[in-house]
Amino acid sequence: MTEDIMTLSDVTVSQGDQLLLRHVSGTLTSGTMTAIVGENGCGKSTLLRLLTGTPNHDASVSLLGRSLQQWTLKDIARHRAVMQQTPASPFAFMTDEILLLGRSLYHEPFVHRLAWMEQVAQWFELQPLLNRDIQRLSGGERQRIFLAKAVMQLFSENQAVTDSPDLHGKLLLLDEPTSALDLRYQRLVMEQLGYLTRLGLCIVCISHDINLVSPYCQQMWVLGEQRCIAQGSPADVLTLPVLTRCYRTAEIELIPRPGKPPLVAH
Ligand SMILES: Nc1ncnc2c1ncn2[C@@H]1O[C@H](COP(=O)(O)OP(=O)(O)OP(=O)(O)O)[C@@H](O)[C@H]1O
Repeated sequence: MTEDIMTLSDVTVSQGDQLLLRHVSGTLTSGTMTAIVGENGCGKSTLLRLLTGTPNHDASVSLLGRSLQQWTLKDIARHRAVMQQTPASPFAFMTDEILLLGRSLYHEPFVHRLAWMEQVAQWFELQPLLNRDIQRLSGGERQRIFLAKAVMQLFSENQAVTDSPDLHGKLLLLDEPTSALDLRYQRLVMEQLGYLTRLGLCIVCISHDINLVSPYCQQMWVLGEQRCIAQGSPADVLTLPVLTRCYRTAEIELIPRPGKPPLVAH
């Protein structure tokens, strides 16, 4: 069963007198991953921030059929989780404490939280990172912990702990979640995110690594010129006219891959 999780209707974003994004529309549905790509400074993080509902509840964005203006932040947080670009902790928290912060919204027994932590740690192979000082982890290790913290937030209160929880009606917003990861963990994270979409989760993932994300996403939104210049399946969007316009270079080549969207080379 596919349901609309978030809808954008002609979204325009300005900062002071600078226009950052104009006329972006689209729908994000359950059980899908949407990749947002585009050159530096084209407005990807700006768009993601708008989807979080935190800067100013925007009337042109609706969550589960209701304008964000009609939601409280606490209720929004029960349906969507966010991982910002280069997350960091200003305090010397232990990794377990960071992960359990993902459950701080909910009233539930502590053992229940621990059980979710074990489940999420297993999905993202975090066991060797548990009970460690977050400030003493490498950049990639830290990135995996903060991704897992965001996932921890998505399970409903008192939902039974299982390796296949129902994630319909939930939204995960990710700003470059694999930027610090090595080849093995890039693949592991994308595989697990793909698994979570099959459980019903709706994911939005900003990435500069088109070749990594394109096999896992059902939709791709290409930003450029302060607007969305293409939206569709990776196969539809990854064309030379779209990519040369987006990245303002003709030095791009598309290499066919059997059973996958084409490889983008430059
Ligand atoms: N607080 C702000 N005030 C004014 N301009 C801003 C502000 N935040 C971002 N911008 C500008 O908005 C534009 C879009 O920024 P944004 O961070 O959304 O880009 P991005 O596509 O995520 O870039 P990158 O790929 O480099 O992360 C940039 O030109 C940036 O300089």
